[in-house]
Amino acid sequence: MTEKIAIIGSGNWGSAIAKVIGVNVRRYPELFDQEVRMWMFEEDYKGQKLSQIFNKTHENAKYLPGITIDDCVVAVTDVVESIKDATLLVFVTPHQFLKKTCQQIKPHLSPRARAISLIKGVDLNEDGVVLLSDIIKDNLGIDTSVLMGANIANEVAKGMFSEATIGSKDAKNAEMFVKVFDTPTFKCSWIDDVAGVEICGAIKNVVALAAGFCDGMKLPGNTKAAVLRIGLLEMRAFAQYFFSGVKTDTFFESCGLADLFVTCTEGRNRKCAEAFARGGKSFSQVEAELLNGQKLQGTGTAEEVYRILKKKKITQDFPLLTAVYEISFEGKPPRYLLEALANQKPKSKL
Ligand SMILES: NC(=O)C1=CN([C@@H]2O[C@H](COP(=O)(O)OP(=O)(O)OC[C@H]3O[C@@H](n4cnc5c(N)ncnc54)[C@H](O)[C@@H]3O)[C@@H](O)[C@H]2O)C=CC1
Ligand SMILES: O=C(CO)COP(=O)(O)O
Repeated sequence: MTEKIAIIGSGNWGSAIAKVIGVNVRRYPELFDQEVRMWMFEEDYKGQKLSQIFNKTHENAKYLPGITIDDCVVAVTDVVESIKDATLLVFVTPHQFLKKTCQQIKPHLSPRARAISLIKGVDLNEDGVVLLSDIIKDNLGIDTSVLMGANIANEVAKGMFSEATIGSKDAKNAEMFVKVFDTPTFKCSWIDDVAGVEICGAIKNVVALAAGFCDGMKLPGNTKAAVLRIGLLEMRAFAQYFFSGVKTDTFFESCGLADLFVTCTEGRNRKCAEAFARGGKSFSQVEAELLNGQKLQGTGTAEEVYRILKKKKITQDFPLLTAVYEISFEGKPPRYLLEALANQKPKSKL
């Protein structure tokens, strides 16, 4: 029996990963159903429906222009229709739309369904931090893996060599997802540290805001390098404070150091934070002006991270993550980042 893949989300990364999936669906016809449905949140684009343009041209004209995706991928605007008979669900919506999507599809799942989350973010409950993969797992009652890595969508879509880390507790599902994603130019490895992989993907977006502040202030390379190093330590400290069993080695996979580096040099969070630090505009203004409908994930994560650090009374152990929140939302000037880092206590080594 073949596996049927559904892609839930079709933004910049959703469309790029659809390109990768299209390659492997054609490569393994004995393994995969030859139609992949991709849920597309319908929008008008230059007077036409985005989904109609996609199904005619096989290009996401708004979120990934210039890239042709295999015609096995079909845009479907009804989320329930998009997962019909699907056994492998690839979640790639921005974080803010995840819970509603889970509620909508829950009654319609195939009994064979398993999921993987490509979404970079975290959630909170009364006790602490909640993984987005756990939101999917608990709401839908299905095994859920994660895929994170140094994956600027446009570069992956162009077939530029990239790596990714799959985090999964289930070896069989992990091996299946490697088949779904691994290509000669998109190398996927898997480890069982799901929380470590996912927290890397979420928190590096907050560090990238700090890197963007450095660029906005025209600070030199040494300072930005210090921000990356301290940021990596805080990513690890955060993951290990909230989740048991998170391994230090995970931070040297693509999901860790590599994603931190690329997001701090090329990502949207960095770019918007640079514009914010130049002054005069809020993050929502900058996002609307620079991203053409794409969504920043780091600012929401910064707020969530700060709320939980404050609740647990441990902000002093996370000076960088705390300063990013205070600069972004409490009116502290970007230069406060340097003050916060200069006052930090020496930390344990990686
Ligand atoms: N773009 C990238 O290079 C990468 C992104 N990611 C992660 O992938 C996740 C998805 O991001 P992207 O694909 O880049 O999205 P995006 O930011 O490019 O696009 C936003 C998406 O949200 C949809 N949308 C807008 N309003 C909506 C609503 N009310 N309900 C549902 N959907 C709505 C839009 O149609 C669009 O598909 C994020 O968590 C991001 O951090 C991960 C790796 C790389
Ligand atoms: O996650 C990413 C690269 O791996 C993309 O980061 P941005 O959302 O900052 O563009």
